[in-house]
Amino acid sequence: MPAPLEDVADALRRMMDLLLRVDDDPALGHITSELHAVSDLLEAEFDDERPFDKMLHSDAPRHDPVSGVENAIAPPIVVEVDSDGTAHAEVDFGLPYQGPKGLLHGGISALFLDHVLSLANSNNRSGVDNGFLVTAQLSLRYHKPVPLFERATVSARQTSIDGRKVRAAGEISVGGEVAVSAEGLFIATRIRPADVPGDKGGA
Ligand SMILES: CCCCCCCCCC(=O)SCCNC(=O)CCNC(=O)[C@H](O)C(C)(C)COP(=O)(O)OP(=O)(O)OC[C@H]1O[C@@H](n2cnc3c(N)ncnc32)[C@H](O)[C@@H]1OP(=O)(O)O
Repeated sequence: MPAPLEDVADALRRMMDLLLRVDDDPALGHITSELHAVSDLLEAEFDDERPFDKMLHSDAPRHDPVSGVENAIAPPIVVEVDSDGTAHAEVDFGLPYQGPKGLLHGGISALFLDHVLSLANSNNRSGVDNGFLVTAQLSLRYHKPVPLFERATVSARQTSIDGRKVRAAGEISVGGEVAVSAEGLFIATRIRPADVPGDKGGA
């Protein structure tokens, strides 16, 4: 059963999508007031948490903009990792991710590939120094546009480990054809998960 915060994020996702479908209209003034009233309530009742701490210390990240179930910006995707280490997720991109008319924004492709490449590496890090893996280089090739409202698959696999340097490659495919391909270099930082008070590890 979804947690209340997941439900709220889901409601917000629905609203963001609807707002991209309406025309500019003075009647929207009343919606603005209602939204501010909800935000005022949230600010008054729940604004005392330190959000960075919450993100760092959760067992499973729930706030990132790709798979974060509590982040309305995220669709969110569910990334599965196979026994061979391939990470993959399926997603139907909607209007909030539009770039050219009816097509996925290229920067959003980069965001999703960065995330899934990163997870392919995080789940295969034996032999890698025990620091956070961060993206040092991400190279993309846009072969075909990614249409909105069609099932896209984002997949990635680790390609090499060389000390602190870990590489991965992946792609976004639609209808079995590669639309965007990516290669990434990730580097284990000198900051180790154990150096972050209370942290349980992670990417
Ligand atoms: C589910 C929840 C979350 C899931 C994960 C989502 C995360 C998605 C991934 C991200 O978005 S991470 C955030 C974006 N990335 C960053 O903010 C990284 C910013 N850059 C850095 O912090 C540093 O530049 C970096 C740690 C990458 C490297 O700094 P260092 O001082 O540790 O590197 P150093 O100079 O010691 O170099 C180590 C090796 O890497 C090489 N290197 C460093 N930076 C490089 C680079 N940018 N390109 C190519 N090679 C690089 C360097 O040449 C050297 O090679 P050798 O060992 O062969 O000599």
